[in-house]
Amino acid sequence: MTTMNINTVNSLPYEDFVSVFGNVVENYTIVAAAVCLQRPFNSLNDLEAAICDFIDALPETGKEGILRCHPDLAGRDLQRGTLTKESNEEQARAGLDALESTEASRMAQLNQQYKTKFGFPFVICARMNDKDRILQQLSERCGNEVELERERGIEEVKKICSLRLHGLVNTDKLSKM
Ligand SMILES: NC(=O)N[C@H]1NC(=O)NC1=O
Repeated sequence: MTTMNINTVNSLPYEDFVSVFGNVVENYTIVAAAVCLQRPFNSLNDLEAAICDFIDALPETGKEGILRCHPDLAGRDLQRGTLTKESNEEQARAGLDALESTEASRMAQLNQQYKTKFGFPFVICARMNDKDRILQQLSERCGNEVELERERGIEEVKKICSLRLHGLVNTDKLSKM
């Protein structure tokens, strides 16, 4: 999809806004549906801030719910080809679709350990990390307390969201579209 400028974002019918931005937070369309009536936004930063404010205002159960909408990294959905387009690109870019068998089993084992301990999946912005760093972070973060991991996971959700938003909206002031 080509990128659009903020004026186009502001003039989309709400159904189109929800369909364009419905996956900036993985599998969590509600966030786009919730912020669309806050338009017009002055800039992409304002749209991003509205999304972050919505997430921050959620109770702990809602934040954990957002984390549970994320697929495991190098998990079942990747193997079955059922990831969202965005997640598929992010995981492939970090090299998670081409793990050695020892890396794949270590990832699966640590993902399971993390989920058993916290009740939600390990979330990290794959585009800002490579597979080695992801494995290292996963192993390290398994040792944290649940409150910290809830926060860390949500910080990563916001990074993923920011990169996805920048893929959709052109921040060049001269852009006509
Ligand atoms: N589990 C997890 O972190 N998944 C996410 N990370 C990312 O960059 N894309 C995702 O789908």
